[in-house]
Amino acid sequence: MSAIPREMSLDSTGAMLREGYTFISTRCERLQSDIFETRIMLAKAICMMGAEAAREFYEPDRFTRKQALPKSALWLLQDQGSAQVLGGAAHRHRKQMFMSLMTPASIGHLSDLVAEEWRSRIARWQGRDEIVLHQEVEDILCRSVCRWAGIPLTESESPTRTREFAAMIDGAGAVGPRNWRGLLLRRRTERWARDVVDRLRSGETTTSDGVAAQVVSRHRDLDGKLLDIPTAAVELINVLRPTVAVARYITFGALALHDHPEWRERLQTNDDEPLEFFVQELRRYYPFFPVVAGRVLQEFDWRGHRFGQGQWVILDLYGTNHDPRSWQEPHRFRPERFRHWDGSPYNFIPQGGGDHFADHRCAGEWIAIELVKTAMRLLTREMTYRVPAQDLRVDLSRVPAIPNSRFLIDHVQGL
Ligand code: HEM
Repeated sequence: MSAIPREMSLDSTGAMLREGYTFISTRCERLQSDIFETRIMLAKAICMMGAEAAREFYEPDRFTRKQALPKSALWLLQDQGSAQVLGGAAHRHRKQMFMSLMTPASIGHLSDLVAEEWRSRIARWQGRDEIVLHQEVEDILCRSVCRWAGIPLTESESPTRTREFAAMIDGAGAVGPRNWRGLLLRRRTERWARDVVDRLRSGETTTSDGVAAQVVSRHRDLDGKLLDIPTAAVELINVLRPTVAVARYITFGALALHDHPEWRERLQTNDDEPLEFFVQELRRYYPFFPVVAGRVLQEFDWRGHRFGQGQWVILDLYGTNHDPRSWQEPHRFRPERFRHWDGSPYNFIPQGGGDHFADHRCAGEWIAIELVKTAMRLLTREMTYRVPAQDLRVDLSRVPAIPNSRFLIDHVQGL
């Protein structure tokens, strides 16, 4: 067995926080290796990147996500008790619950609700001086996904729920006040979601068949028992919160349209092929989830290195999506590259890799793709707007990243 190249510093936590999305890939380049060992929060960690590393990482049942993330991040993301921290048959069974919501008809319905909500806002935006697109889109997605899930929000509770989901998303990659705010607001969402499940189970409220709130509150684990109420609430939040998070890709989409106006013209036609390429390139190019982490369940060897049981491994998603071995000129935004993409589940992994059903790959990837497409159609085909002077820089040390100004628009006109 050969030794894994080692990062020289005693502990890399500070560097990781300072460098954010590029922390792993810069070191891999410097060490001329897809893998290196370091210490993060004083614990030994193996960092990896690239399609081959992703293939190892997504070998079914090789890793667990248990104790792989700092608790402060886990609580704001999938949380304890969720599908993500399950393994083997229990994971696949719970994952099926999420995947049953991902039929084309169901995703199409969510898209229609988003488009309807968005169109109703265009009229309101027309009369306003300046709109913060990112905040508006978060609110549109929050209202739409709650309606789709069978829990329509009243006018007065919708801003509260949006604020809570947004704080969880924004706080997940942070240390300190941004994270604490997310944790504080999450407590309120949890109380609300538990109440939703409780009322559905008691028959106090009803929904139509097959909607997310009903599916989650009626789901039984492999032992035949209903999920306990806190776990059902966590899983309901795991449908709603990440759908609101799609706003980040939509905001990056608006930025890409601004920076590459030739693509606005291409997307204005009714041909959906350029739209497909544009949305995939958005998810490849812009930073969102930097990494995923796991702990080795069963010892294995890769490239002459031994991975012992319990070993902490961090896979670089952003770096893999920008790996020059898979992507020519990876730091250029070139949607047409997707015409020749080989479709590998390991070289393009903005929402994780492997198989949606058998592995931990994101359950909501098809929702994300469809909603970003819907939003790009709306931005290019159903409205015009001006992009005033603002700070559009994207700081790669801030996780999750977002244009500094959150993308301001004005002079909105419906078409
Ligand atoms: C906004 C865009 C999104 C991004 C960037 C994203 C990213 C991710 C990532 C990186 C993972 C972890 C993969 C792993 O552990 O290997 C994940 C898991 C997951 N995501 Fe997403 N996600 C998004 C949207 C969604 C949506 C819309 C939903 C549901 C409606 C969703 C539900 C889930 C669930 C349930 C898991 C756990 C899957 C499992 O452990 O098997 N996500 N997501």
